[in-house]
Amino acid sequence: MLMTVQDFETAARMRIDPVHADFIAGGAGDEITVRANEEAFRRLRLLPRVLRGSAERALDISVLGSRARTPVLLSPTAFHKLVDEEGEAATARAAAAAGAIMIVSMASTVAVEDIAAAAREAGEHGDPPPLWFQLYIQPDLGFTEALVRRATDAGCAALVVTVDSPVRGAHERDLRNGFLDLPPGLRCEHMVDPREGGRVHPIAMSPVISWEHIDWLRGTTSLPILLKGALHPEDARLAVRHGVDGLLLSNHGGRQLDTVPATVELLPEIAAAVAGRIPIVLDGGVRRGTDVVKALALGACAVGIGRPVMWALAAGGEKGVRRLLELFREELDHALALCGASGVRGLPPDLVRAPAWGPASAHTEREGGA
Ligand SMILES: Cc1cc2nc3c(=O)[nH]c(=O)nc-3n(C[C@H](O)[C@H](O)[C@H](O)COP(=O)(O)O)c2cc1C
Ligand SMILES: O=C(O)C(=O)c1ccccc1
Repeated sequence: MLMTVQDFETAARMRIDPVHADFIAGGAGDEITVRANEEAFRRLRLLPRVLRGSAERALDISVLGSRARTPVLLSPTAFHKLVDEEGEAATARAAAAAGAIMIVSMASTVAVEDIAAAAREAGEHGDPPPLWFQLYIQPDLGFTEALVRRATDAGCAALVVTVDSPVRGAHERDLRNGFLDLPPGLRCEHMVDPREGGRVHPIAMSPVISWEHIDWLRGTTSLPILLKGALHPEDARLAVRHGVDGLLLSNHGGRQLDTVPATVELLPEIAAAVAGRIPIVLDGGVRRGTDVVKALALGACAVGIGRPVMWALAAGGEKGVRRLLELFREELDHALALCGASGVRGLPPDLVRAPAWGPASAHTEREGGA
């Protein structure tokens, strides 16, 4: 029975190439940050309220003009066809059916136009939430601009610009496994260059990208722009100053710079820095309904999930991702009820207790498996 996110991972591992399982689960360096993300959620404690008398809980959200029936969105993940024949089209149908926002990866193996068509076809309750598009700004600005236009024309409602990748993270599992590129027959559909008769470019992760590029992008699109991967509170303030509309507080699931803090640990500081001026979405280590409650109470308006989507897609295709999103919905609703909350909006920070730092807490907070 697929009852927890952990069950999906176990089921996925039985079905896919171990090299691909390593690509999904792995991270940079010693994977300290990969583990830290989940451990930080485990260390936080919920302090529920009682006798609040609420029959139902509202799980819907509205963020940067996009409405969704759940605050759990699908963070951008590359290469869905590695684990499922239909790839991102299957994921998009499941997301649309659940009323969840899906962030299409620039490195997807299905083109954004086809992903959008799949989402429209599956939106059961009227219009499904719109897709967002994740972008690595390419030094070739002409190509980047054409891609932004393409995503916009396909109906994407926001751009998520990943800024934590001036160079690619060193994924040691992939290096050892010799997993360096997509297998033959699969390609990044968005890197096909119409100007060059369909040549497929590699995705450039470039250290030359700067705030000037964000200013340039701000000037070329009227779509909301979210910055994905800014971690320093000073960069959060700079983002606001540069006209960025939202933050996706993310350490790339521990796949870029290893040993950066867990995102949920940074959340209070980032929330203080932006002071409500722009919304914050958080991803990294979200595995339980209680994790969602913690992130929302500490100042996020939504959370993203990365690896769980890949595991669910590998374990059961479109149905698997549907079941995963249902599971998050059930767990979130249950946790909110037990917290005495009537919905996902306006959860107060005093719902969360952080353990005190220092040697005493290191002693008492040691947990099994951590
Ligand atoms: C297999 C895989 C592929 C990813 N591909 C991308 C990508 O193309 N672009 C991007 O900005 N982030 C990418 N990410 C990072 C995710 O968007 C997200 O930040 C991270 O997975 C969240 O952590 P979680 O996996 O613990 O939920 C990828 C992550 C994984 C696991
Ligand atoms: O693996 C990743 O985390 C990632 O972001 C990515 C980006 C481009 C291609 C493949 C993976």
